[in-house]
This record gives sequence, C-alpha cells and structure tokens, in this order.
Amino acid sequence: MGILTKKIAVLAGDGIGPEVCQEAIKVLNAIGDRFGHTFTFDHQLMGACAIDATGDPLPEETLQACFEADAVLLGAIGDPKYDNNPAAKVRPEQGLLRLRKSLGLYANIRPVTAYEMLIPHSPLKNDRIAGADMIFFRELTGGIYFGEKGRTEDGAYDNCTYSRFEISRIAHLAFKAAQNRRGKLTLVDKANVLETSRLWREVVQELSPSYPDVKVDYLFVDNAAMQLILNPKQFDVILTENMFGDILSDEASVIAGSLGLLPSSSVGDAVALFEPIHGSYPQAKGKNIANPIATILSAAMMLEHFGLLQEANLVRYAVEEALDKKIVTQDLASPIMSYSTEQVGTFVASCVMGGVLEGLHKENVQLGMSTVI
Ligand SMILES: NC(=O)C1=CN([C@@H]2O[C@H](COP(=O)(O)OP(=O)(O)OC[C@H]3O[C@@H](n4cnc5c(N)ncnc54)[C@H](O)[C@@H]3O)[C@@H](O)[C@H]2O)C=CC1
Ligand SMILES: CC(C)CC(=O)C(=O)O
Ligand SMILES: [Mg+2]
Repeated sequence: MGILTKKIAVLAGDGIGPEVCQEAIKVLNAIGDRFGHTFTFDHQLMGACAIDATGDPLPEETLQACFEADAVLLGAIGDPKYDNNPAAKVRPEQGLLRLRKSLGLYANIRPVTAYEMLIPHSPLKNDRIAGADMIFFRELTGGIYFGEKGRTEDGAYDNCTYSRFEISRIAHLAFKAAQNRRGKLTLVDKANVLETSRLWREVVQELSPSYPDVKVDYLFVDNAAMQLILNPKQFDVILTENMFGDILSDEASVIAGSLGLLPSSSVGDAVALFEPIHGSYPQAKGKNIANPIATILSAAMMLEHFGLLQEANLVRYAVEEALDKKIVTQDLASPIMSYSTEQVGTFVASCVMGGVLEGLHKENVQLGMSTVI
C-alpha cells in the first residue's frame, strides 16, 4: 500500500467523546508522520451538542460531511438532561440511529480479547478468561431500535421487525469472518419466544451448508449472557440482532478489563464508521480520566479498513506497550497509580512515532487479530 490521503469526518459528540477522539486523532497523526500519509479531519456536530446548536441531533451538514469522507470517527453521544427526561421528543440517540440508517451501516463489528497483562486485575476468575478471543457481529440498522414506537392511552410499544435480507447480509459477513478465524459461529437469539428470532435461526440454517467449514451453534440470549462469563473461551464469532448485541458486548467488556477498551467498526453500503462501544460517560466529562484506548483501537480498525495493515498493527502494538508499562487510566489502575486520558494518548502516539522502538514487525500482536472482512 502506497502513501495515502484520507479525509475523516469526526463526530466527537458529547461527554467524553471529544476527549477520547482527540487522543485517537493524535495517534492517527503520528501514523501519518511516520509513514507519510495525510489524514485530514472534518469536525462536525452530532448528539446533544448538535441539538444545542441547531435543534437537530444530526444536522444535514453533518450527514453530508460523512458521505463525502473516506471514513467516520465517532466519539459518543448522550447527555443526562435527556436520559433523565423521558418526555423529551428530540434526543441525542435519535441522531446516532439516523446516522447508522442513513449510511446503511448494517454490521457493527466488536472484537473482544482478554489482554494478557490485564488478566490478573480482572474481577473474573483468571483461568476462565485467559485466552478468550471473540468477535461480535451485531446487526445495526434493524430490530426493536428501529421499529415503530409510540404511546397508547395507558402504555407504550416498540415493534421489532427483521426481513430475510437484513439477516442474511450480516450472516454472510459473520460466516466469512468465522472462516478466517477458528471456524465457529454462534447465533444468539430468543427463538423459543420471538418470531423474529425464529426467522434468524431459519436464515442461518439455510446459509450454513454454503459454509461447510464453519460449525454453527445456537444459544438463547439469556443462556448466552451467562455463558459469556462462565466460559468465554467457547466463543469465536457471535452473530446476533441489534439489541442483544448491544447488551452482550458491554457485558463482554468485563472480559477485556474495561468498557473503555473495546473498539468497533460499522460497515455497510457507504462509508464505514469507527467508534468505541461505550457511551458518553457524562460523569467523567472534562476530567481527563476517560480511557481513550477503545477509540484509539477504533482508529486502528479504520487504518485496517484503508488497507494499512502494518500501520494498524503498529497502533495495536503501541497500545499493548501502554498496557504492559501500566500507562493506563483509572478504570485499569488505582487513581494514584493512573494516568490521564491525554497522557495515555500521548504515550501511545510516541510509541507509534518510535515504531515502538523499531520493533515494527512484531508478530502476533495480541490486539492485532485481523478484523477485515
Ligand atoms: N454509541 C454511543 O454514543 C452511546 C451512547 N450512550 C449514551 O451515553 C450516555 C451514558 O450512558 P451509560 O449507560 O452511562 O454508558 P457509558 O458507556 O457512557 O458508561 C457506562 C460506564 O462505563 C464506564 N466507561 C465508559 N466509557 C469509559 C471510558 N472511556 N473509560 C473508562 N470507563 C468508561 C464508566 O464506568 C461508566 O460509568 C447515555 O446518554 C447513553 O444514551 C450509551 C452507549 C453508546
Ligand atoms: C445509544 C444507543 C443507540 C447505542 C448503543 O448503546 C450502542 O451502539 O452501543
Ligand atoms: Mg451500547
């Protein structure tokens, strides 16, 4: 891959979003300096900050900037003034959902790894999580988050619908990912109760013979929530619908060590988007304490998406170095032994600049498993 010029739309959003995005941009600039690539950043409003400025959580200008970009980097959106006001008609999250739908981002890919150096600090039994390494394929533009919703005289409803097409297009991606990994796909659903889940099972069963090298198993979501903690090593690729994937991947972050560690990519019809799996963590806003690693690793997924594999692995290697040397925020260390958001980002960027002391081609970077599909 030669020298690239890429335009990145940055939707930093609310809460800690701007702080973690700033550190990911620092790291992308370090990659640019080291390898000669040019990354330009087009900052746009989305979420509560966009409502404050324009009345709309996803202004037209923001959406247009995303369509014109080579990739989108998203921080997080959300603000307690909406979380605590169920009557609010305009909400930050509507912007995020509309963005996902408008960009056709139907597959949200969330890798989860138990990092060796963090295992001793885990609240989970160390031998249960050592070696755990899975990847979620979460459907992102259908299901209950997008169904018709409303109030009745004395109640409320949220409809959940899925089409065969919506299920099969992400199922194909998940099967292909399983072929490039350990050859196992687990469909998580609630097919004992939900008609949509029975359709998911039917479609996956129909596709399965086309992927004879992939072993498929099926788990009900309640059991899956328990199995994730009991025996996470059984999972390779987890395919699931929108809401189940949202919930289970936050749960799985405990295996990694913190919600502040898990990155994601969202892919589909148009431009791809990269964001940490966490939200706007409003309690930490402006305190310089949030973990920027999830966003930095999302930037690594973006580099991989651009075909810059060596660059992506260098970022992951630099993150490993930070974890190894305990240059970590307070979610991973006691407050007196911890570093700030900015210090962690600066350390990772400096490791990138130094080619992590020129060990550029280190094999088997633990965080470096390919997520390209
Ligand atoms: N993609 C997005 O933009 C998302 C937005 N949200 C929104 O975020 C707001 C807050 O929601 P919560 O349920 O509190 O979820 P959250 O993910 O913001 O935070 C939950 C907890 O996870 C930990 N955490 C999250 N990010 C962290 C980081 N970078 N470093 C260290 N610890 C971290 C903190 O202990 C925090 O209290 C809400 O308005 C919600 O709607 C929630 C999830 C995703
Ligand atoms: C705020 C939600 C719409 C999104 C969410 O929780 C997520 O994508 O993880
Ligand atoms: Mg979530």
